[in-house]
Amino acid sequence: MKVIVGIGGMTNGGKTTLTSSLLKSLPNCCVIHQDDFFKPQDQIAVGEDGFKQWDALEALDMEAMLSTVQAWARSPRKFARAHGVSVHPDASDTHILILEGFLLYSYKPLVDLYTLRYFLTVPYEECKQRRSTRSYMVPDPPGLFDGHVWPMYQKYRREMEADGVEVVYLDGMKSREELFHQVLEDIQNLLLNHS
Ligand SMILES: Nc1ncnc2c1ncn2[C@@H]1O[C@H](COP(=O)(O)OP(=O)(O)OP(=O)(O)O)[C@@H](O)[C@H]1O
Ligand SMILES: NC(=O)c1ccc[n+]([C@@H]2O[C@H](CO)[C@@H](O)[C@H]2O)c1
Ligand SMILES: [Mg+2]
Repeated sequence: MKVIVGIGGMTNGGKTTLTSSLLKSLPNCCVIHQDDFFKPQDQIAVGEDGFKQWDALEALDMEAMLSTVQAWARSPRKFARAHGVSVHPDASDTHILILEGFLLYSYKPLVDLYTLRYFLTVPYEECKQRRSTRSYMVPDPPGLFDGHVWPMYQKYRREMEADGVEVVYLDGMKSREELFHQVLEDIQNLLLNHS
């Protein structure tokens, strides 16, 4: 069976951390990181807020991300091989794809493709604190978090909820281990129920 798991949610919720633990423990598991689909800096518009609009869906080449997902779906075995993932002989009918990123559920052509949709959140103060310790390819200019990142997070989350997208919320304040075991168990149960 083919399973697509979304590890979505707010910036610095812990998506990449959780994803890398899952990848190590699941058989035939590939990953696609949404952050790999950011457009080049000169194609990012400056908004009315005065900031480059990095946290808008338009900052991402979502068509390219969708094509990558479709390539996996057409031939997960070939995709795994091309990405250096060895196919486990005992689980060769099981193929898992993790999509990881901050706007996974806001692009309509992808939203129905997920088998499981997770959404990591942490409180505003924690998010701002974690973000202040990070260095992105393009460093955050002063005021970006309150002026752009947080308002855009709220906007997309409101839209997702208004659209009735069903997600499983994960409390990003839990320990890395607890989050990992919770999601791993869900996926393992899903695989068992289909075997
Ligand atoms: N469960 C956790 N508890 C405490 N800190 C965590 C937890 N998970 C991740 N972190 C820390 O929080 C920060 C953000 O984690 P991570 O890079 O996984 O988040 P992200 O959601 O992928 O963020 P980004 O928006 O940059 O993609 C890192 O410093 C990481 O070590
Ligand atoms: N990866 C990048 O090119 C990049 C550039 C500028 C900002 N970001 C930030 O990444 C986060 C998602 O992981 C978003 O909140 C962007 O602000 C990424
Ligand atoms: Mg990340």
